[in-house]
Amino acid sequence: MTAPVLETENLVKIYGRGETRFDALKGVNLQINEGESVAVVGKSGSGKSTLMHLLALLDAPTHGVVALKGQPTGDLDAKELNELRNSAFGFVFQQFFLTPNQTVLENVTLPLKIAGVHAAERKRRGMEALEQLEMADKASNKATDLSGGQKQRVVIARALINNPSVIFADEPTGNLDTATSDVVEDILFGLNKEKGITLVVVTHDPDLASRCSRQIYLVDGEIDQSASPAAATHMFSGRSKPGEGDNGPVTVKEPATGQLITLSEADAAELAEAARRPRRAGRHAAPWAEPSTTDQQGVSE
Ligand SMILES: Nc1ncnc2c1ncn2[C@@H]1O[C@H](COP(=O)(O)OP(=O)(O)OP(=O)(O)O)[C@@H](O)[C@H]1O
Repeated sequence: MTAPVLETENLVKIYGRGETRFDALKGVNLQINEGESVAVVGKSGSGKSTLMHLLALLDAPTHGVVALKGQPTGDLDAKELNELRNSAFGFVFQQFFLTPNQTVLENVTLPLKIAGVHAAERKRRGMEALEQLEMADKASNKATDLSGGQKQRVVIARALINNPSVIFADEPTGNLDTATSDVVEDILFGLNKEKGITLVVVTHDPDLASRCSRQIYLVDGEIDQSASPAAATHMFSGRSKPGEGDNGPVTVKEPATGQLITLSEADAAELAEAARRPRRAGRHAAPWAEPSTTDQQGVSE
């Protein structure tokens, strides 16, 4: 049985008040199962980043519930939220959020430092993560002395260091050229497939969205149900719907036509795999990002 790793109930986010009030999320109910890869898509301003920030416990909802592995998070204090985020989540953002004057290894091991892991263990696990991303030879480099693709691999190594249940990726390839985007996507989807890490990806890139096993379409702060297949579990129940589950039918968007079709889980996986190749004409090419000058690290603050 596939268990929900993240669930929301009637999630509402209101920014401002009075005349400046803006209802960014208007009652979002969703479940994301362990091992899924979910794309959050929609027009600019539809609420994608707001939803991701709430799911990642980086911001609190105005109303509603976010539950992680069945546990509602609303009553947790700031310290508990920090610890939970640091241990359960990894973050891969377009802007990298690497600390420029620290080494690659120091950047990668920051979540362990926050968690109070001692230096020798940090180094061991940091080198292990860098080896997975084929970046071990750059461990002593300053984070600024890397190409865009290398920076994003360092960011992924940092996201992996605590063996997260979920990686949140906000436009993870937005600053990369097409070839490098493909490499970074392959790494992320490889982690999803091989380690079962759940992926939640916010993107404007239809090709990246189509590589995910499910797409959630947001329109003006609400899920467009007709275009967003539901997860195969009931809210907070941990049980599969009748006829669904590990081997049951799943509804997916057919990449070529955009039509929703219902397939066996195996066929849906095959379709998702087929959608990956041949690779995609028309993706925008972006220049390498300039080295970040921020000392934000995007991990637990
Ligand atoms: N801190 C804030 N204060 C007021 N309004 C906000 C705030 N953050 C977001 N909003 C508004 O909420 C709406 C949703 O914003 P959000 O960033 O979630 O959209 P998005 O779908 O991620 O957009 P984009 O694709 O352009 O990044 C927008 O209209 C935005 O202006």
